[in-house]
Amino acid sequence: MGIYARTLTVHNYRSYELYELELDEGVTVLVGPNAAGKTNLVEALQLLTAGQSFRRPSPSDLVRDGAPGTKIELRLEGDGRVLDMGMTVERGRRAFSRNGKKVTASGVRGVLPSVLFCPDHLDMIKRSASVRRAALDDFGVQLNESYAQLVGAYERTLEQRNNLLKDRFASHDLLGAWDDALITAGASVLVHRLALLERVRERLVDVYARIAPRETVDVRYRASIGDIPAASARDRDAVVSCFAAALAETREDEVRRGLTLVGPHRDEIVFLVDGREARSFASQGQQRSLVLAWKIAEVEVTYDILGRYPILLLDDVMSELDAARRESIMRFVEGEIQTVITTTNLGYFSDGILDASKVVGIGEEKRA
Ligand SMILES: Nc1ncnc2c1ncn2[C@@H]1O[C@H](COP(=O)(O)OP(=O)(O)OP(=O)(O)O)[C@@H](O)[C@H]1O
Repeated sequence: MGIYARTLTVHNYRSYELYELELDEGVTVLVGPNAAGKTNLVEALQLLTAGQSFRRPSPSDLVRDGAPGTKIELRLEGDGRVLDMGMTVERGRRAFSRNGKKVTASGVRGVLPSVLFCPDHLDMIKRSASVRRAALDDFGVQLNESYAQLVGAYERTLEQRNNLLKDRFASHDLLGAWDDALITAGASVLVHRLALLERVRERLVDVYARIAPRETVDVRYRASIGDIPAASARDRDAVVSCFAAALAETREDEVRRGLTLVGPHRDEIVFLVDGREARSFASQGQQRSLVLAWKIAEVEVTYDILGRYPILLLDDVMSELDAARRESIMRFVEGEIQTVITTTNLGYFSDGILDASKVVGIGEEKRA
């Protein structure tokens, strides 16, 4: 089954003084009342698999109130190997380790990739484009370290160029050099994003058809530098020329507004249900189906690219889904995908699922 998460241990982490969680190779259900600490455990699993948390906490947020620091560890097993991923926060600084050796976040990221689905993701469709871009980029970063480097390089270049544009006393002659840097970094991000989105799109269309057979779904990338013909999407030189032309056209506007107005940071990812933009037309149920299908597509694309499944982290999503959708997600995880699901209510699960899962009560000691 490849690598899977075996044991999570947390010390002075969020609501926990010391806790050890043994995970099943298949499905582990964490059940407990509100504020029991279920999401805290999911977050620890995400930190030690994706190298970041969906809550985007500051390091000190992770430290249990009143404690000097925190330490979380995840033992991975499989393929005849044992790997220990760790993270500490001491004096407000976060540090990662792999088999006891200090590494950066990229040293733990993607060793066992993870796909997280939580209630916040249900408004991925409605909220601003930055949420959709981040969803795609966060996924790309886990699959490929160079994706992270490209996005990081683009963001740094963008920040410097914006600083120059904002500075009323700076000579804008310097902009030319930043234009070149922005185009180089931005074109690389675009080519990678478009390739990844195309892979997710293919899976998404297929998965959505299984969830809602009478509807069709699609996703398009709307680049702020103008339309990139599908045939040129993988052609970096073609993207570079589009970007250069768009920057030249917006130059005056950019100088006036003190802001870079075109590039991957301004692009839109548009979801369509039955040919109409989901953001304005999709019902709540359709939006949920879309996000669910997107997450499942991420799981499948991970397998296509890396040849192994990620761990699937489903935080409190059952209560947000109707019975049919709950069933479709459970049918999907019944296979060989290691899954951790949190819930306040075991009633959302069929007896068959519960029999095949490891059920762990969280926060029971507090209730006793
Ligand atoms: N740094 C910290 N120190 C102490 N307690 C913390 C810290 N960070 C979070 N908590 C506590 O953890 C609890 C929340 O835990 P969590 O979000 O995991 O709950 P949950 O079981 O997922 O609940 P729900 O079912 O409501 O989503 C809160 O009571 C919060 O105050």
